[in-house]
Amino acid sequence: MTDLPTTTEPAAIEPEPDTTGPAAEALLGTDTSRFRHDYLEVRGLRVTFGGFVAVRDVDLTVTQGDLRFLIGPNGAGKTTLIDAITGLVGATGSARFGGTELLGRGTHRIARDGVGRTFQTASVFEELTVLQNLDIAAGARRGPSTLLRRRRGTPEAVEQALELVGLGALRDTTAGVLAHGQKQWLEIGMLLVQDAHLMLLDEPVAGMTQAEREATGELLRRIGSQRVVVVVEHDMEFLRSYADSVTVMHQGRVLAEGTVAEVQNDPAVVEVYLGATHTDDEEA
Ligand SMILES: Nc1ncnc2c1ncn2[C@@H]1O[C@H](COP(=O)(O)OP(=O)(O)OP(=O)(O)O)[C@@H](O)[C@H]1O
Repeated sequence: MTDLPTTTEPAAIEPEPDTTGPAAEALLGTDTSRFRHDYLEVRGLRVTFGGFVAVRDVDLTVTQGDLRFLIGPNGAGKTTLIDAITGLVGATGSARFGGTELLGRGTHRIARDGVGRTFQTASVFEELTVLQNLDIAAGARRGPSTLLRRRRGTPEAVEQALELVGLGALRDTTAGVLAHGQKQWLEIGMLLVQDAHLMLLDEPVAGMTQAEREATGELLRRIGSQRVVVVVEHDMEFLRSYADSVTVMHQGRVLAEGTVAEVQNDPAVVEVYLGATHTDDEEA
């Protein structure tokens, strides 16, 4: 989707996210104490499909400021775990965020509880502009005709998100013509304006150029300092550059957890990756 022709504004790679400007400060804040108690606490989580146990007895604690990467071979249960936390699949056990038990609440209530996720394939509204996508995510209660009309004012949080994810110059561009990386940034922007304080991102840099990966890494680092962020990723170079901590899953279980260096040197992790002939930068 990177090179679709357009007669409107081209979806140039620049500009990129601005993670240090005033928008970042306004949207994310500098006061780490405000949300410092945010954490995700998963205990004994289990997901079964028929007789098959896809996720078993998973315990996971992720706090704000600890950019957590979730890795593991194909089929390890990473996406299913995110699906369970966000209510897309049923699960037993517990997943608590902000003191609220998420399991059994349903996707919409979970979203209202401040939990947002992205998918491996960006799920933006392709026929709407960048700004309209953000407006919808912000929950602007306008009818379709008002929504599609050019408006004078833009909510402050939407402006800030536009600047933070680097899409300000592309605000009136149809999302369908954005480059792949820009769509992922738009999705992240949508989570920001939804005020998601737990963000679960499924392979956010898959298919991105090196420059887009670096921009995304800086964006996640900035967001991760203020929100609870879990990144499912196969790209080991990206992980080494940006992960604060890593959880390794294998066959539905947590196999190892720790710093990048700790998990890289864990014999069980090495064996699983070598045994699965899963090379460093392979993507699913
Ligand atoms: N809806 C479903 N019905 C049956 N089995 C499923 C379903 N969804 C996932 N699975 C199975 O559950 C296991 C875990 O899948 P999941 O997609 O969570 O793995 P993953 O670690 O995210 O893998 P990948 O890195 O390839 O995305 C796999 O064996 C998969 O085939």
